[in-house]
Amino acid sequence: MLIVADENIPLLDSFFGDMGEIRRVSGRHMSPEDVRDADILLVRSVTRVNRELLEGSRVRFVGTATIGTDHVDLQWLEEQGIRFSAAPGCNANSVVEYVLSVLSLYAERCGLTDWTDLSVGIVGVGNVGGELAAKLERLGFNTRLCDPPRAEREGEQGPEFVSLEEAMECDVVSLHTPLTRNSPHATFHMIGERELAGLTSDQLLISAGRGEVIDTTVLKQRLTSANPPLVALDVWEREPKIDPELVELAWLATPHIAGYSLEGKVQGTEMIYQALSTFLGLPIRKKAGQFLPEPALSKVSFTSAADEDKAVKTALRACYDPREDDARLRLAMNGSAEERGAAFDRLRRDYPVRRECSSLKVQLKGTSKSLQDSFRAIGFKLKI
Ligand SMILES: NC(=O)c1ccc[n+]([C@@H]2O[C@H](COP(=O)([O-])OP(=O)(O)OC[C@H]3O[C@@H](n4cnc5c(N)ncnc54)[C@H](O)[C@@H]3O)[C@@H](O)[C@H]2O)c1
Ligand SMILES: O=C(O)[C@H](O)[C@H](O)COP(=O)(O)O
Repeated sequence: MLIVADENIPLLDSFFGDMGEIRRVSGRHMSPEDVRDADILLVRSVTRVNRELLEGSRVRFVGTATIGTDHVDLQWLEEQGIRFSAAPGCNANSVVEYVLSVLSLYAERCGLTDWTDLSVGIVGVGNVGGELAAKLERLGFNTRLCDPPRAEREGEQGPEFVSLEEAMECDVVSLHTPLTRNSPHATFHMIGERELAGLTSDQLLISAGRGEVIDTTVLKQRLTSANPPLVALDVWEREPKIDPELVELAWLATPHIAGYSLEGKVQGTEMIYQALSTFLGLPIRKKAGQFLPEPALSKVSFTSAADEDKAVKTALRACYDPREDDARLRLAMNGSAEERGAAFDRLRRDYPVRRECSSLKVQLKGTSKSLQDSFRAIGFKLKI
């Protein structure tokens, strides 16, 4: 059996080595020739999986080690009887930690001593947005949830949902919808002229779903007009050839790495391994946890002298500080569009190992119950 896989999927040999031969190819440049004699195709978000790629091939199963599926022509695969599996939720916690870290920086920029004074509008309340809402609510933030498809489906049974307009009144608006074009609540350019005109310089817009959810031509105009909001952009239109002027205008600019914790990536591989094993009728013997190494930073300690707000932010940013990714992306925005695109992909391919908060033991000596609760809410392991 031949498995053709994006070379950037971690632990290919550990998970799939005993299932067949593995051919590693560049996900961005995968061609019909690369997959013609393959039985199984494993991809990430940078490969367009459609008729052009697969027609005439032997492929029977496609797995994407990602949450998003907008790079896959699901209807065509179904028509061809090709089984498909994604990795829903695999890196949701990684994205949530990205957002929390961005919030901590924004609160500091606003001069707030208590970051929970910020209200947060969450647009798209699925795996990522739902986990974000749960953590923020446990931390004591006020949130507004916007998810029309869920509101319609769940009615009275679901949580309280607001309109996009109401969500966009919050101090911070965080976008976590999939990219859709043809559904009743299509998200392509959902954040356009009207939505951006309503934002003010007292607000922050975070985009960590898909770049095309914001009309970034309009965003650039908004960011160069009066009273512009701040924006933290992790996802971009036309990746990898993103617009360097927009990078310049963004407060925080990162190369689509919000979901790039090691845990998130390895869980993505584990989920497509499980789906493929089930498809092939093989037992599921391997677990992501067995492949996670010791973290480089394993313990931090705070005493009763610690400032509570600062302690949480220090631990959070010890795990992940988006300013490092921001600096790397800005440095990469030189040269031609081709060179910038290659640099964007390189930043993602050579991404440093980033561990989630659950890998860090936090020792608290004589600190308050509320501080302990805050650390627990984020997902740190506590040692009291
Ligand atoms: N930046 C990154 O690294 C990164 C990592 C993971 C996922 N993502 C992106 O984030 C998206 C969301 O991930 P998820 O796991 O939460 O997906 P999900 O499918 O679990 O949740 C998406 C939610 O968005 C809602 N939604 C759909 N259309 C909407 C609309 N018009 N307005 C408001 N809500 C709408 C859906 O009802 C659903 O509840 C993914 O599809 C992927 O594109 C990005
Ligand atoms: O959809 C997802 O899971 C994320 O956007 C994911 O982090 C994308 O990463 P990529 O597949 O491009 O490496």
